[in-house]
Amino acid sequence: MSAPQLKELTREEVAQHNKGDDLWVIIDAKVYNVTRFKNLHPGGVSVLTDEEVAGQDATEAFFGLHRYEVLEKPQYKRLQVGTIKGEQSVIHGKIVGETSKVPYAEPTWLSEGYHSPYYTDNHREFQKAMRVFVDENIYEDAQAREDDGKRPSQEVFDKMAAVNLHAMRMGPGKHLQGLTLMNGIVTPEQFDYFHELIITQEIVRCGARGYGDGLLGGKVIGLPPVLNFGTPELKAKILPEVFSGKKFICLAISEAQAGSDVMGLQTTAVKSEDGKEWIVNGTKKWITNGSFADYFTVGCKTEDGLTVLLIERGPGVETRTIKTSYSTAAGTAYITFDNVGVPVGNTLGEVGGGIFVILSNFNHERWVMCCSSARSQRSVVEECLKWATQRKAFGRPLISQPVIRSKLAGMIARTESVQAWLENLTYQMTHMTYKQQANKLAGQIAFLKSYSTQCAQETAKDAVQIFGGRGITKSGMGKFVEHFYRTVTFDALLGGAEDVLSDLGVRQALRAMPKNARL
Ligand code: HEM
Repeated sequence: MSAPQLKELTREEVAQHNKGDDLWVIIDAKVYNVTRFKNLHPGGVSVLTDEEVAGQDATEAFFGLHRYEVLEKPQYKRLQVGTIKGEQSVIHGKIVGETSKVPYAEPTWLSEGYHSPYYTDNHREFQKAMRVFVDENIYEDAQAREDDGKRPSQEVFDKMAAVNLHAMRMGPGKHLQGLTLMNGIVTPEQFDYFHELIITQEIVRCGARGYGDGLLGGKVIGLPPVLNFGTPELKAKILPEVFSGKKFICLAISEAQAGSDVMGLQTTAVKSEDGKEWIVNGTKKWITNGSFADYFTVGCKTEDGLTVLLIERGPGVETRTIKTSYSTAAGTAYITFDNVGVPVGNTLGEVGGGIFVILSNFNHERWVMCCSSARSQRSVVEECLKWATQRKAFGRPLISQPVIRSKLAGMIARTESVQAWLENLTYQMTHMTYKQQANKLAGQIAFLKSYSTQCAQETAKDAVQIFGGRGITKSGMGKFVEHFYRTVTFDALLGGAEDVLSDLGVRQALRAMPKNARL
């Protein structure tokens, strides 16, 4: 059926349609016929038949109560019957690839009139392409899967594979050699940690924390041990499968009995009599992507200490989804290994050297989480700035209240400080080997991770206060704030709890204290 022809109407003409059985409203120079819809309206009939709304311009009332996306839903879009003669709509929804003009909604380097020493023209071109990619291919799936709890669609994984995003999310390195990255915008040699930061921060803009982890967060932490410690044969088999988005891998360390305390792990691996296999028994808990993973990078107790093995899904491996406070789109799992035979060739690193394999992963993982936390805080700043300027209370916009401005000031300062520190650290990373990073940056990254999640939690609390009841309501105006508040603790826990990380930072600093430093 073709779309009905929109009429050009005057405000006087619209004003004639002001009765329950003939009811029109104007929203942003568009005219909607809500006569039949009024009985289905979730906000009730009376608000639509109110004399200040019926036949009138209800733009301000509408945007005080609804997100723009309501008007974009097909069932509501078709209520539009006309436009106001000589007037233009000025309010718009999400535009693919657009950078926001709301102050602080973008980092300085993406804001008009500002400068940055860190980003090259290539980073800028890459960011543009990445934003379009996410807006076109990921955003909608993220919203839908975050709601229905299913893992991200295979179609999204395939599209990411087509531009080699799965490989790029592992950071710069040899694994990128020979690949065409983002349709050739960046060469494998050019690709650095700022490109990776851009990838993480663009994906985070979807505002779907569980889905974000479902989008192969497990691979970001589960694959590095294979990349760095796997045999050439193992890599030749696994990497193409994972980079093509056809197979999934996760990191399985924590257990019900042992979380951060990795030396307390109870999953065992014992050599078979012929010495060709490990026989693995035990359980793992809170394993991101575990529900749908094909491969598991597993910390096991062996005779000589801790050993990391790559286990393929097969007989004896069972996974069960755990419901957490974010979406099951993340595929968080409880896993049982029951007499699982694992070829000895799947040993990652030295037998008994597992702690080194696990620890070598942490810096990158925590840095990725800082990228993510910084960007999600920024999205909350944007939501709060928009809400505080459009919402009226006591006859004035919320923003006219000093207490609201004070909360916003804190949020903005925290967001900017996290991003600035992150960019400095990222710059250091681009100039250091992985080993130098472990030596020089483990403490700094630990501090930043701890600092950024403390900032995020503070911002979540303030944002809910600004949004009021809507900040704890899963749909409507405050839905992203509610989501942020509900899921912010994931960042604070995963990859190391705040106090543990802060302490690690201080201990690292003490190691570098000169012996002759005296007051
Ligand atoms: C084309 C016109 C309209 C459509 C399609 C529409 C649609 C909706 C929808 C889908 C909701 C559920 C909440 C959400 O998803 O945001 C809602 C809630 C509501 N609507 Fe409308 N609406 C329209 C116009 C209006 C107007 C002009 C008013 C006037 C004041 C109004 C007042 C309300 C109220 C009070 C709520 C409840 C808000 C809440 O629970 O916080 N609506 N509307």
